[in-house]
Amino acid sequence: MKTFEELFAELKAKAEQQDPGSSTVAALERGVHFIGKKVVEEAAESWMAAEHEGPQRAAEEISQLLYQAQVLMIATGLELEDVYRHL
Ligand SMILES: N=c1c2ncn([C@@H]3O[C@H](COP(=O)(O)OP(=O)(O)OP(=O)(O)O)[C@@H](O)[C@H]3O)c2ncn1[C@@H]1O[C@H](COP(=O)(O)O)[C@@H](O)[C@H]1O
Repeated sequence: MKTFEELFAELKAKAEQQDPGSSTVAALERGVHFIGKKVVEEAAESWMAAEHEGPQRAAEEISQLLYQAQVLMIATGLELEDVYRHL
């Protein structure tokens, strides 16, 4: 199990090191348009799971949504603080 902050630090490190086996690095290479579509896809899947598939499936889809949101943040050059200050 990892926290939101731990995942962000892990993804940033993989991006900085250009980890060749990382799906995050591959997504970053494809760019903001590709990642943005993933955010929308996972948001829709989270909604559908919450409405029709139950809490456990919703938790799985929401974890993917949080992951894709973090990849979009890294692609945009944002830090956690840049987002947190709007919460
Ligand atoms: N949490 C995630 C995570 N969630 C989703 N994904 C990626 O996003 C893809 C999901 O895209 P798809 O829409 O194709 O998903 P799907 O297979 O259709 O699944 P569903 O959405 O239908 O359930 C997966 O294939 C993964 O590549 C993730 N990739 C990585 N992580 C975390 O990020 C860390 C670093 O990963 P790497 O960069 O791959 O080393 C990992 O240790 C994980 O903790």
